[in-house]
Amino acid sequence: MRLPEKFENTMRSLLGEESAAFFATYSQPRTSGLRLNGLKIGLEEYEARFRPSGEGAFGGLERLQRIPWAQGGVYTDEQDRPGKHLHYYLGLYYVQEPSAMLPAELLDVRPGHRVLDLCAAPGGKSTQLAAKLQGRGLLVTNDNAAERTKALAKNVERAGTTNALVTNEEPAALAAAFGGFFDRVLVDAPCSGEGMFRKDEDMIREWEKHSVERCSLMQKDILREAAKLVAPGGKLLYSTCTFSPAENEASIARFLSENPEFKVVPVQAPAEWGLAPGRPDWLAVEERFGLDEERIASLAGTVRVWPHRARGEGHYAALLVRRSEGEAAEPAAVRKAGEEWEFPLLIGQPGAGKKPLKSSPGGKRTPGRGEPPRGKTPSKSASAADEDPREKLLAFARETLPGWRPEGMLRARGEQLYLQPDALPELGRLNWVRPGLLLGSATKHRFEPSQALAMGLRMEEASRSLRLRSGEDEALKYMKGETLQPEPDRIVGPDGEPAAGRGWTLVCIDGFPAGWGRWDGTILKNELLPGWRWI
Ligand SMILES: C[S@@+](CC[C@H](N)C(=O)[O-])C[C@H]1O[C@@H](n2cnc3c(N)ncnc32)[C@H](O)[C@@H]1O
Repeated sequence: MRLPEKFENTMRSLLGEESAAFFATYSQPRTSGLRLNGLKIGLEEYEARFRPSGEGAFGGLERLQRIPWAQGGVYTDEQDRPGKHLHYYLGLYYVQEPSAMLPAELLDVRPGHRVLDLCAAPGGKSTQLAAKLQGRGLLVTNDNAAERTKALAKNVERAGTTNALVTNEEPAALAAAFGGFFDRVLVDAPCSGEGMFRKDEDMIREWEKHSVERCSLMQKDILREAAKLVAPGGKLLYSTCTFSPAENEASIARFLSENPEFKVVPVQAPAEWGLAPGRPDWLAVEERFGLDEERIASLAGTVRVWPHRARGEGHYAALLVRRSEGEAAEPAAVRKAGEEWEFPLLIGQPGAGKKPLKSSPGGKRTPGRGEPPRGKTPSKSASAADEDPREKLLAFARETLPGWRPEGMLRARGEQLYLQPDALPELGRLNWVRPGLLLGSATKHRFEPSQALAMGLRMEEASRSLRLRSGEDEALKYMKGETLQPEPDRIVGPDGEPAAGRGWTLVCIDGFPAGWGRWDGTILKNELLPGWRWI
């Protein structure tokens, strides 16, 4: 591999004697890995279920090597092709470079947190954060590149995330809308990508285009806005996949000088992980931004992943906390989750003039939180019910998803219905890619469930499911978009016994939802959208 001369010279002067070991890694294979999706399955369960039959996506336990810093993370080999396996399409894991799993682990996300992933596409770290949340709290996942948010939304949906909103915004717009709302903010910044040369040689050409100086200016702008989004007492994790001190320690030094209410939280990691401390001693005088010695020294509490010291590509991570004293704990106008499951319906985008759909006369008690949605309001006229997208969803849910227990607010955008996590502030206009979990479309005559809804369900929640195994031809046929003709007794209910009725049926493979089909008693029409098929 031919490295840029300027890069080589810089690294040689920074690393001194260590540079020989560093450069030697460029003639060694790159590291690769995957991370089991904790929203669906853990590593132990995956191994126990799929290793004996040889149906798993990667080598068996005898050569299984865990990525020490990542829950559910394992190293993969060249011969493993996990991105081609059906389990990848089912969202059971995400294929991710091992070092890239570190930032989300360090951010200390717990269920119920409000989390923002500011530079998120294609969504590797967002799916990891979603797994940490376990469906509780809120994940706002954003990227300013519109094209890249398509993959982001799809990856978040494939992972079965039910509490995420996807935006396509500049950080300043989010800061204006949310203010200091988030308990956790991840800034996985655009960078010169020096740490990825071994993974992707295109990065070398990119490096010449996106200079270190240009990236460092972008990081400055992003971090300035990110600071405003962190709630008092909240944490911010900044990461890059580059080695240059100008994009790492210097970016954080500037951030600390502009935001005295933040400080570095030293990363505590076992020695065997092979992480190395940040290098404040590599900063030029002008890169210290006038910080006192103590603040400069605190940069040693940030971490570097060096490929000659740890088993991963190059990375940098800095964990920061915002002081909590003397500031409001809550942003203004936060809508609290109610005691009751009200299934309120809002029309339009969040913040775009919320207009609750007229409630029906008759004052029927709404089902309690956790209860399934109920029947139509008797006094509602047929035409009003026809127009009410919520009624169409409820009719679908009663028939198809009797075990479904959604939480949140319902939001209509055109024909599309979204489920939005409760805890949202009143927002200004934002460019939403997904203002919540896309449940489906309420068309003129009925409700059509989305792929995202299917991916976030559990098999037992559906009144009808077709349960296939990944080794079966039928499973591949389904994933390729073909019509199936299963034996009628293979269409089963939540208890696994043959199910009555026809219509929307959840197709599951190895116990995990793959998508929808429509069962007419003989044929299962395949409703898997082309973009979700196995190729
Ligand atoms: C390193 S990548 C993110 C990778 C992602 N976190 C993951 O784990 O899959 C950096 C991302 O930042 C985005 N980006 C660049 N400038 C941005 C900005 N001003 N605001 C938000 N995102 C930005 C890029 O489009 C790119 O997708």
